[in-house]
Amino acid sequence: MTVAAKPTMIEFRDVHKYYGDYHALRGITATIRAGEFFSLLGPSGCGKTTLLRTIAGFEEISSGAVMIDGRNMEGVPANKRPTNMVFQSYAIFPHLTVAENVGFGLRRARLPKEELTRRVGEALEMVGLRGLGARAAHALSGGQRQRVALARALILKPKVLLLDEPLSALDKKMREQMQVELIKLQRQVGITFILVTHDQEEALVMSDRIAVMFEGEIAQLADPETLYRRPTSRKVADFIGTMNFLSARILREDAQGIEVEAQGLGRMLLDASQAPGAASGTGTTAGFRPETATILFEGQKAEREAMGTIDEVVYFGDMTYYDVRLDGTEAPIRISMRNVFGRPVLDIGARARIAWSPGAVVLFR
Ligand SMILES: Nc1ncnc2c1ncn2[C@@H]1O[C@H](COP(=O)(O)OP(=O)(O)OP(=O)(O)O)[C@@H](O)[C@H]1O
Repeated sequence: MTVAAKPTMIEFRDVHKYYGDYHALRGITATIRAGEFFSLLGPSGCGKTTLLRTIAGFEEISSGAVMIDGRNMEGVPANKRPTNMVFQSYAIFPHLTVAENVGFGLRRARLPKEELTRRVGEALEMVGLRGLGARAAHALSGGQRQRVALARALILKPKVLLLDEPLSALDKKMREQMQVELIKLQRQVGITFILVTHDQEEALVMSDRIAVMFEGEIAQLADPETLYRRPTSRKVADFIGTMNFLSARILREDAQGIEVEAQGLGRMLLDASQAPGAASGTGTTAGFRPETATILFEGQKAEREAMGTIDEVVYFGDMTYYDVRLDGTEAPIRISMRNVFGRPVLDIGARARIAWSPGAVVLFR
């Protein structure tokens, strides 16, 4: 079943949260589907952790409703909710063994010893820690500890697993490895995962859908590709990756599309899907991602070309970023190029011919 066809697991109905005078959640309305890997993404202080905690029952809301699996959670304490949380600082008990840590949440269930052993074994297997049950928890690496915390949450078979920046304490390599493992694990167990992160790359890699939050509101909720290709505002476009912005003017708008003139690029015809945001404020801006344009080398030709001067060159090994000041514009735009062996190197100050594509342009108005 595709995620779109799945039933609703979480529903926020106009959720507001005040801390004293501070309005931390400003009317959140959204649904999260069963079995979905969903991320709350946004800068520090935008309210993503607060929203996650309203699902867990650690935070009372000021107005609105949080529904889980069709039930209004008002007055339902955290320990009676079908959710479990994995924290940023993986709170495992260093003086217990791995198996004791994992079985900790089941201690109240008073299961027969064999069943407990079996369930702990299953949970350890799931997170790739088979055979490590007898190990002292303090003797584990950061990555292994995070797995213990996951196993401890999964053993309770929650309907929803809440993950608050679970990978932020790990180094880059380990984090990337755990990202892939978490995706696999989520597919395997089929539980709804809700991840809080401020790392846009992490959200793009892991999620079925992402809610981008700013200042207590959801700015856009969409799948990763839509967020990246069709951001509805400059703010979202800028938060998810890099986007070049050029001031633009709408010349004509009708059934054929939107005819736009952008500084440095010239005229183009866009279709309505390329202006996904609502009209707001004054002025219009055309945006495109650095990888959707290229620098043309001698002999190369393109349907759409623009001229500029190289302002800066930043070498990244597999890629080089060229900052190019297009003729007739003030601020440079960025173009990223894969470094293919044998390609000539362009220096600062050199004139450059740019190929760009109207299909990659997004309009913000
Ligand atoms: N208990 C509290 N009392 C008062 N203000 C709070 C409380 N908890 C959070 N806030 C404020 O509410 C806002 C949202 O906090 P929240 O922790 O949800 O942000 P966040 O997006 O998760 O940020 P971070 O990534 O830094 O954790 C912040 O401005 C924060 O200072």
